[in-house]
Amino acid sequence: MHKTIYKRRLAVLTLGVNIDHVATLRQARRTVEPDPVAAAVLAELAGADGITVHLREDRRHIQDRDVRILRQTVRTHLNLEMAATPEMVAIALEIRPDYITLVPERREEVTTEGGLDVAGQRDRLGTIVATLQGAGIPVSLFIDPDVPQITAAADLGSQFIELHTGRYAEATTPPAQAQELAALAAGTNFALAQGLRVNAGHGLTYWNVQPVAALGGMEELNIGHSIMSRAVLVGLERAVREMKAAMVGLGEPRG
Ligand SMILES: CC(=O)[C@@H](O)[C@H](O)COP(=O)(O)O
Ligand SMILES: NCC(=O)COP(=O)(O)O
Repeated sequence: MHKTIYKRRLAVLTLGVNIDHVATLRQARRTVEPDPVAAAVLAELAGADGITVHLREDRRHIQDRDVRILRQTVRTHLNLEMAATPEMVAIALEIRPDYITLVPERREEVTTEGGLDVAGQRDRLGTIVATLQGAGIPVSLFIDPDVPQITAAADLGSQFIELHTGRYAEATTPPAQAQELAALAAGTNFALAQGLRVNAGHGLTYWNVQPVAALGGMEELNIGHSIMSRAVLVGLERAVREMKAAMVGLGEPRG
């Protein structure tokens, strides 16, 4: 059953757990364990409000098989991150996740390096947004908190944006971090004024998440690498619970 969870505004900031790097460990041996499908079950039992997976063109971690099974087993909501390509649009239309997030992708990147350039490819992305939302699949655009990008996302009619928190996460001094946090706050407020719904993610950790979570106006934080890094040491259920606590400023994050 495809939940239409995104037809209602959520009052509480939710956590989307990105399970990509469970699959990274499995793909290290090209074997069958650990299974991201099992990880999603445990993450949801621990309080995850959604499951996020990035089906990369190079299939370096999440596989098509994972997404197909997750569509049947995820009980919260399934967010499929994907490049804006015909292959991925066809997969999204077939599998029908609860929503999709269009992200930039380069084969040689270690991880996502920046936000999608929506302003520079309005026609191409507009067609994809119309196709997917026309099929009943809400679209989120993964963009930097920049006014031209937010404006372009609103112009294309995307229901959501996901603000890229990488510049904030990579800031190395308190003034730089404060500046990037202010940009996220301004971007959120501007996006809401355009009628967009706002998520955020990338590079968020137990130590930097709370100021972002406290901004207000956002609906969901998508967090993966930091949760999986802790999970390999203390277990996934505890890692998810501790991230939920960290988002509301509870509990002492333990490295
Ligand atoms: C878009 C984003 O920031 C992440 O959700 C993305 O999944 C990063 O790619 P990897 O998971 O391959 O690091
Ligand atoms: N879109 C961000 C995401 O899903 C997880 O990013 P990260 O926490 O793995 O950096």
